[in-house]
Amino acid sequence: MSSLTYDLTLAGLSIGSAAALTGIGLIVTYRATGVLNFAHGAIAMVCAYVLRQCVVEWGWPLWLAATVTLVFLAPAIGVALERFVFRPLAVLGSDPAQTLVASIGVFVLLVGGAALLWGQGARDDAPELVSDDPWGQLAVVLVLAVGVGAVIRWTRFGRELRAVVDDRGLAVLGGIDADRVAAAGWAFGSFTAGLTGVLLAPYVRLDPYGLPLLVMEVVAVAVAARMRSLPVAVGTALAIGVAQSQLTRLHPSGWTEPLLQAVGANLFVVALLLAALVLPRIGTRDALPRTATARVPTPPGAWIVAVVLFLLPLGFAGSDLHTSVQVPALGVVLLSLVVVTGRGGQISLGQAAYAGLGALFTALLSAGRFPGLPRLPELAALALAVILVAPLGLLTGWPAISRRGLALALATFAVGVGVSRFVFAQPYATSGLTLDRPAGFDGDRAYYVLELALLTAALLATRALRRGRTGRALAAMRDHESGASAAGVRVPALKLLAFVAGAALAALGGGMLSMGSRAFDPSAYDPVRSLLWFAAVVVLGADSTLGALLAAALLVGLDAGARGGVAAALIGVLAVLVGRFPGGPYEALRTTATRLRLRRRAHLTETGTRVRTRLRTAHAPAAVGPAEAPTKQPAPAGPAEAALRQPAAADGAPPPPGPPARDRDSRTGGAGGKTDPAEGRPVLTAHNLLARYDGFTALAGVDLTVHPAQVTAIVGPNGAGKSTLFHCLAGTLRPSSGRIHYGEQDITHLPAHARTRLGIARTFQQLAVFPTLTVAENVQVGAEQGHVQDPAAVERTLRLLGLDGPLRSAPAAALPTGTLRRAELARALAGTPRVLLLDEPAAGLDNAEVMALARVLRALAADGTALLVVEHDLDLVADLADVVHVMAAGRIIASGPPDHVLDTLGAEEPAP
Ligand SMILES: Nc1ncnc2c1ncn2[C@@H]1O[C@H](COP(=O)(O)OP(=O)(O)OP(=O)(O)O)[C@@H](O)[C@H]1O
Repeated sequence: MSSLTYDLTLAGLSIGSAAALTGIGLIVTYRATGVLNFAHGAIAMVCAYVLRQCVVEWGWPLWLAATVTLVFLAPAIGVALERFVFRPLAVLGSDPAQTLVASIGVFVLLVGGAALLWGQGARDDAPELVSDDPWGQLAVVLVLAVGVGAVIRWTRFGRELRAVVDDRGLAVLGGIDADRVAAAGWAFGSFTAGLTGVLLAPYVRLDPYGLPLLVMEVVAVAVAARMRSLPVAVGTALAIGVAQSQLTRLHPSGWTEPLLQAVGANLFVVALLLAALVLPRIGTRDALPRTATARVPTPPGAWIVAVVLFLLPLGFAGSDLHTSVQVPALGVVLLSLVVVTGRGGQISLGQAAYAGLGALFTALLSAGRFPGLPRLPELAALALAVILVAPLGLLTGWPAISRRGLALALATFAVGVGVSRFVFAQPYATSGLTLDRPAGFDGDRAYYVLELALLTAALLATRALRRGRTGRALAAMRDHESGASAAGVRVPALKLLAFVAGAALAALGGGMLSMGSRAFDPSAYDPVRSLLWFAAVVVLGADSTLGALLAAALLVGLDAGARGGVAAALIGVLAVLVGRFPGGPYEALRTTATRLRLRRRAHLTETGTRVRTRLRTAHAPAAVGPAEAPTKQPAPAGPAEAALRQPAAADGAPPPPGPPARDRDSRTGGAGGKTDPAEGRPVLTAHNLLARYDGFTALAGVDLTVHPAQVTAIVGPNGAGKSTLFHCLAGTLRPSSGRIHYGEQDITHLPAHARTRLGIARTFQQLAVFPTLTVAENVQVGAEQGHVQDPAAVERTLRLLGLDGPLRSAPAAALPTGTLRRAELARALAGTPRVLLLDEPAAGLDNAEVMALARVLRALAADGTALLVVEHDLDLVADLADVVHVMAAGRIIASGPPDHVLDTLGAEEPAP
C-alpha cells in the first residue's frame, strides 16, 4: 500500500471509529428503550465542553477530568434522562412519537443550555484524550462492540434487554425490572456519546450547534444496521470513514467538480439520505403525540392582543425595531409547520431547508445569478422563489406517503441535512450573496409594514388550508390515517399538498428573514433550526396559528437578550414535558382507548371461548342454541329507517360505476324470512384470496360473495384470518394473489380511499374516529369524501344514530365507547355506501347498545345495503345474519344460515 493510501486509510479509520461509537450508543439505547436518541450528539457536545472546562479553565489533570466526564457525568446524564424524561413517558404508555419529541426536546435543551453557559462561538482548544493515532480509537471501538454484543447475546441482562424492547409490559409481568434495564441502556448510550464527543472535539469545531449535528449525521450507520446489528454498524462506519478519506484524493474537473467534492466530503450524509429514503424503514407507528395534536381553544380576545402586540414594534426604533423585523418572517416559517405538522400530522424535521432555499433563490434571482433568468426586483424574486420552492416540498412529501413516526422523522431530517450540506454549505451556491430589501421598504419600519402584509397573506392561506373540506380532511388524516382513508380521504395526495404548501410558506418566511438581515446566512437555516422550530411549534400548540406567532416572538425575543440559547433552553424544557401535560381531550381519549382495550380483552376471552366451544365440541352449544336463539324480527319501520330511505344520489349526480342497485321487490324471503343468499348478483366478490405476513399464510384461498340487502357474517376463533380478509376487501392490505370484484369491476389493486369512493365503507375493530373533530365533523368527513357526496347525509345519519342534539358538537375525544362506535358507523354511512364492512361492531358495547346497533343494521340491510360483519358475539350473529361463514386457519370451512352452520359443525365433531 502506498504511503498516501495508508495514511488516508488510517485517517478514515479514525473518523469511522468515532462514527462507529455513535452507532453502538444509538443502537444500545434504542434496544434498551425503543427510543432513537436525537439528543445523542448534544450529549457528546456537553461532555466535550465539560472536559475542556475542567482541563483548560480549571486546570485539572486530563486523566481526572476524563474520568469525571466519561465515568460519572456521561452515564449520569443518561440515567437522569431515563429517570426524569423517558421513564414517565413509558409509564404513561407513550407512543414512539412522544418519545421522539422528548428526545428532540432534550437536544434543543442541551444545545440551548450549552450556548447559555459557554457562548455560541467555536472553541479550538479542546484537549486531546488520545493521540490522533487511529489504532487506539479503533481498539476502543472494537472492544466495546464485541463486549456489548456478547452481553446482549449471552447474558441474563441481554435477555432481559431484548424482552423489554419486545414488550415492556409483558417483560415487567415476567418479573424483569424494565426500569433498571432502560437505565443501564441510557447510561451506556450516554457514555458512548461522551466518548465520541471528547474524541472528536479536538479535530472539529467545538460549538453548541456544529458538534451535535456532526454526530447526528452519522446516525446512518445505526439505521443501516436496522438499529440492531452492532457488527453491521461498526463495519458500515469504518467503510464510510475510509471511503470518505480516500475520496479526498480525487480531483474531478469540470462543472461537476464542486458537487462531487461535496459528495466525497460528506459521505455520511449521503449514507444518511440512502438509509432514510431507500432502505426498508424502521418505526412506523403513530405520527405525533396526542398532546401535540390537541385542539387548542383560542382564548377570547387573543387575536386582538396578538394584533396589538404585532403592531407594537412600529413604535420601536433602533436595534429593538431591527430585531423585531425577524418576528413576522419567522412567524411565516412556523406557520408552515402548523400546516404540515399541526394540521396534517406529519413530522417534518427539514423545514429549515425550505426556508433556506426560499432565501437562497430570492437572493440568486434578485442578483441575476439564477441560471437562465434575468435579474428580478426583490419582491418579484421572492414571489418566484416561493413558486420554485413549493414543488421541492415533494422531497419530504414523497417519503411521507409511505412513512410515519420515526421513519418520517429520519427521512425529513436527512433531507434537511442533505440540503444544508450540499447546497447551503457550498461556496458555489452561496458565496458573496447579498440581498436587498424591496425598493421603498428599505428602512426597518417600512420593511416591518411590508412583512405584516405578507404575514397576513400567509395567515389567510393557512386559514384556507385549515378550514372547510380540506381542513377537515387534513385533521382526519392527522388523527387516524387509516380511518381517514376508510372515509374516502385521498391520503397520499393530501400529504403531498401539505408538504408543498408547507414548503411554499417556509420559503416565503425564509426569503423574508434574509431580506430582513440583507444577507443570505446559511447558518440561519441549518438542520438544528429545523429541530428547534419543530419543537417550538409542537409545544406551543401544533395546530394553532396563534401558537406559531407566539413561538416566533418567543424565539426572537428571548435570544435577543443578553445571551443566545435562552429560547432553545426554554423550548427544550417544554418539549421534554410535552407528553406529560395533564388533562386535555387526548387524555380523555387515551383513557377511553385503554378502557376499550380492557373491555375488549375481557369480551374476546369470553366470546372466543364460546366460539371455540361451539366449533370444537360435539354438544349443542348452550349459549346460542337453536331453541334459545332469538327469532329474527323483520326490521322495524320507524323514523330511523324512514331517514335511511333517502335517494342514494340526492345531489342528482349520475350513479357511479358499481353493481346494480338491488330490486327490493324481488325479495322472496330466505332463511329467517329474509333474502335467499343465492338470489341476485353479488355486490362484492372475493376469489381465491391468499394473504401472507412475513411468510406466514393468514389467508389460504378464500372465496366469498356479499349480496345486497343481506347481512353476511364471518365468525371463527382468534387468529382465523377474519380481520385479514377484511383488510383485503377494504383495501388496507394487498392480497398476495386472488381477485376482488365490486360488481363487474376488478378492484384488487385499488387503494382503500378509492374503494370508499366507489361505495365500500368500513369500520374498524379498534375505533377509528377523529378525536379532535366534533361528532358532526367526523360524520361530515364521511359525507364529503364518500361514495355519494350528499350534504343532507350528515343530518340524516346523525339523526339515525341518535347523535343529533348536544352530542353533535361534542369533540369525539371526550365521548364514551358506545357513542364513538355510533359516530364511526355514522361516518361510514354518511358517504351512502352500497357495501358496509363492519369489523366487530359490538365490541365494547353494552346490551342495550348492541340491541340498538342490531336494529340499525337490520334497517340498513332492509334498505338494500350489503353488510359484511365480522363478529364474536354469536347472539348478535344469530339474530342478524342471513349467511354465516366460519373461518379457521385462513380458510372458510363452513357456510350457510347461522343455525344450520353451527349445528352441522357440531355434528361433525367426534363425541368426547
Ligand atoms: N400484521 C401482522 N403481521 C404478522 N402476522 C399477523 C399480522 N396481522 C395478523 N397476523 C396473524 O395472521 C393471523 C390472522 O390474523 P387475523 O387478525 O386476521 O385473525 P382474526 O380472525 O381477525 O383474529 P381476531 O378475532 O383475534 O381479530 C393470526 O395468526 C395473526 O397472528
